[in-house]
Order: sequence, then structure tokens, then C-alpha cells
Amino acid sequence: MLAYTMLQNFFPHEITTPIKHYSKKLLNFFYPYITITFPEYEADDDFQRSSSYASIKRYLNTLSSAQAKHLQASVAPDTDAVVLAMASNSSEEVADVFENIKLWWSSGETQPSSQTITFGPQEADKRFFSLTFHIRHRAAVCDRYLKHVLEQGKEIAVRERKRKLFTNSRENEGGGGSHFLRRRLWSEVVFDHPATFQTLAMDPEKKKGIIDDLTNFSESKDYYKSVGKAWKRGYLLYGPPGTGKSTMIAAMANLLQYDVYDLELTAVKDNTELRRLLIDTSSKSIIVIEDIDCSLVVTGQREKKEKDEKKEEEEKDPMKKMMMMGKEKKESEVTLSGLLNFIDGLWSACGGERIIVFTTNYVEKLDPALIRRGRMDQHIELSYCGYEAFRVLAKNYLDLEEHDLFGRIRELLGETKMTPADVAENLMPKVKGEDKEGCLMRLVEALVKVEEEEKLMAQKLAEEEEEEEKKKKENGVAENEQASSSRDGVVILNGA
Ligand SMILES: Nc1ncnc2c1ncn2[C@@H]1O[C@H](COP(=O)(O)OP(=O)(O)OP(=O)(O)O)[C@@H](O)[C@H]1O
Repeated sequence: MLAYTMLQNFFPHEITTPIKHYSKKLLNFFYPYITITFPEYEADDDFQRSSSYASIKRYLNTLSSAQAKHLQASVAPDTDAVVLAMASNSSEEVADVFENIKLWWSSGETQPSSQTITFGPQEADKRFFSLTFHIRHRAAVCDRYLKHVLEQGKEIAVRERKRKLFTNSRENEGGGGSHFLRRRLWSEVVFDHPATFQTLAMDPEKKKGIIDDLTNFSESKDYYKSVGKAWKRGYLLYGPPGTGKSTMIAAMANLLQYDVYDLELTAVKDNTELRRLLIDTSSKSIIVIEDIDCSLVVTGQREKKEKDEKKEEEEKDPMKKMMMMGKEKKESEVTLSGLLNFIDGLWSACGGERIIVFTTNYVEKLDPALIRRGRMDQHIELSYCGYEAFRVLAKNYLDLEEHDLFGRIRELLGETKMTPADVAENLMPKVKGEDKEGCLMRLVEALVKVEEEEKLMAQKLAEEEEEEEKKKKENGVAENEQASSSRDGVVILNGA
């Protein structure tokens, strides 16, 4: 230090510069390492936690729990998991290897200064991570390693967080009174649905196709970018009630680790609010509109016309008009074009990595524009329980893979229409300890009953058709007779 001060004060610049240069080289020769520091708070904002610090912390947790001797334990927010991290004042190092480059991480705390008055977090709270590596790896570390650490840290955050289920509703409109507060558009709860593709009962080939499609989507960020397409995908799930549409959405969310936004379209005031709701969703999410056929004017012009006619009729009657006035105000003004914009307008591209799912029991009611390919990329039909789907349910509910009754059940399932929900209900033990055969027998009996009902129904339909046919014939004969009698009449008249 003395030599350095003397050098600065007593020697001219022409001499000090080369001396400094060579002494630096000498220092590098004995200590050829670089250290980068990552503080917990942004350099220019004492209140703003640095997102890179958080990502590094997550990335280092695995290394620290395997290597460090001094660890700090905490419970991650939103989860019950205990997280072990490197103790910040232990001056311990954990090593990492990347592309055969060895690097060392350590953590530290800035010591508080007794003379400084701080308004942000106390200096003692100012923690940091330090990364040390050989000078010759500078480019590799700065260009690739740091990017790798930050990306991995973010991925761990997504994997570890508790996923949320968001819902919108009209009640959110109040926003807690003050108009200065930003109105909350979505209410949230922790999403904890146990459904997975493994427990979803459907044809295995079809299931594999859907899983591949979803996985491929979630890994195709670069592909979507290269073809200039927004990173989103639409799925239309259709089929009778109880065939597993909602269950499949939960399985999708669990597979991809996405949040779910359950959009109640009838509670959305207008297209502007719909757009705001969309902007307020995060990436890595599934936006669901269930029973879309019941939601809107998405059923095409036919229903709109019917509605207009009804409205006209009601307006003629003053009593009905008064009753409708209060009701009308609450009716959603979202239009089909607003919804189309929601799916593939400019705003829909913001954020990226989103899946939009529509479910319906009546696919034929939907406006073709809404479900054309490109908007709803995959149309998935969920149907009545087949034998393969039954095997999944038998495994789920009874832990059975084979049984003598399976043959009979296969036969009956081929002849009847029973939803997976009904099959599951029959398979579920009704009293604790009920034997598996008893549950299978209950299903057989239920299937036989459905088969009989279906036969009766078919018979009734056939009889009705026969009756109709008979009536038509009788009417035809009567009309013919009438026509011929009127022709006779003409002949007579002509004759006259
Ligand atoms: N394919 C399936 N695989 C596993 N379980 C199913 C399946 N289908 C239905 N279930 C069971 O039946 C219940 C109802 O199913 P779900 O709500 O998914 O049907 P849905 O098609 O969405 O019905 P809706 O059209 O009435 O909303 C679920 O809780 C689930 O346990």
C-alpha cells in the first residue's frame, strides 16, 4: 500500500502507467481469477430485489445441499417443502462444472456501517453471491454459463411453485371501495387437482397423441419464433357430460406445470374487459372457457336471430319490458368478434406460452369461425367409456389389471353407452373394505340395466317411427283420395 501511494504521488504518469500494467500482469500470473458479484438488491434501487439473485439462489440450492457444510433452512412460500440454501456468512464455497470449466460460488453479506443512515433494507440485509472462475474462461462464462444459471433458476421456480387456479367474476368489480386501487380481475386459489394423464380414462393411442402434442408445444419456443407464430395453442374438448373434459384440463395443467385461468364468459362485461383479463394472465397458463355453447353469441347467427325476435316480443309488453330492464344490464356484451380477437388478436400474443381450451357438450352448435383449425388447433372428442378406458378406471379405483369379469364388462361396454363418470361411480367401493368383485358386479348390473333401457328406448323409437310412417301413409291415401275426388269433380264440371 505504501509503495502504491508513493508510486501515485512521487512518480510521473509515464512511469506509473507501465508499472501498473506489469504489476497487474504479475498479479494475474499468481492469481488468474475473476470474481463477479451478484447483489440481492438492484444497484440503483435499494427496494427492488434482483431477479437474477433469486434465480442464482434457486440454482445453487441443489449444489449447496450436496456440498456445503453450513446450510440455512427455510420453507418455500406457497409450498410445504423445506429448502436448504448456502448460509450467507459462512465464507464457504460450492463448486460447479460447466462445459468442463470449474467455477466456485460463495455467498456473503455486506457489513453494516455505523455512520451511514439507510432508508432501504439495512446494510446487514444486503447479501450477495460471488462467482469465481479462471480468467481464460471469461467469454464462456459471460456468454453461456450465466445464461444457463438464470434459465435453470427460472425453471426451478416454475417447477417448485404451487400452481394457481384463477377465476373471474362480477363480484370482483367493486375492487374494495377505493377507485385508486387497481381492480382485481382474477381471484386465485391454489390449484391442487390430482388428475393426471395416467389416471385419465381414454383410448391409449389417443392419449399418447395428446401428451406428445402438449409436450411438443411446451418445448417449441424457438420453433414458434422461427415461423413467426405466437406461442399458443387452442384445444377444443367436446363430448357428452361426464366424459372427462374438465378432468383432462387438470391433467394438462399437471403435465405442463401451468396455472389455470377459468374464464366465466357470462361474467365479462364487454370486449374491453375481456382484453384486460387476457393481458392480466401470466405465461405458462391454460385459459379455459367451459361450456362455451352456453356462454355467448358463439352459436352463430341462428340464436342471435331467435334472441332478437324474443326481445322484440318482450318490448311490446310494458310489464315484461320493465322486468327485462334490470336483467339486461347484467348481460354480457362480449361479441363473437371480441372472442375471436381474444384467441388470435394482437393482444393474445403478449406473454406467450399459453393454451386456450374450450369445452362443449354440443360441438355442432358452435360457430364454425370460432373452432376452425388455427384457432382451435386440436379438436378432441371425449366419448362414452370403452374397454381400454374402463381398464384405466379399474386400475385407478380397484387396483385391478385383470379379472374374470373383465370379459363380460368388455362385451357390455361394446353394446352400451355409459360415461366414464358413471363407470367410475359404480367402481368406487361404497363401504370401507368392500371387495373388488362386488364393485365389478355392481358395474355389470348397471351396464345390464343401461342395456335394457337402451333396448326399450330403441323399441319405443321404432314404434313411434312406425306410427309416424303409418300416419303419413294414411294421410297420403287420404290426400290422394281427396285429389282424385277433386279431379273427378273437375271432370264432372268439365262434363257439365
Ligand atoms: N375420462 C375420464 N377419466 C377419469 N375419470 C373420469 C373421466 N371422465 C369422467 N371422470 C370422472 O367423472 C367425474 C366428472 O368428470 P368431468 O367433470 O371431467 O366430466 P366433463 O366431461 O367435464 O363433464 P361436464 O361436461 O358436465 O362438465 C370426474 O370427477 C372424474 O372423476
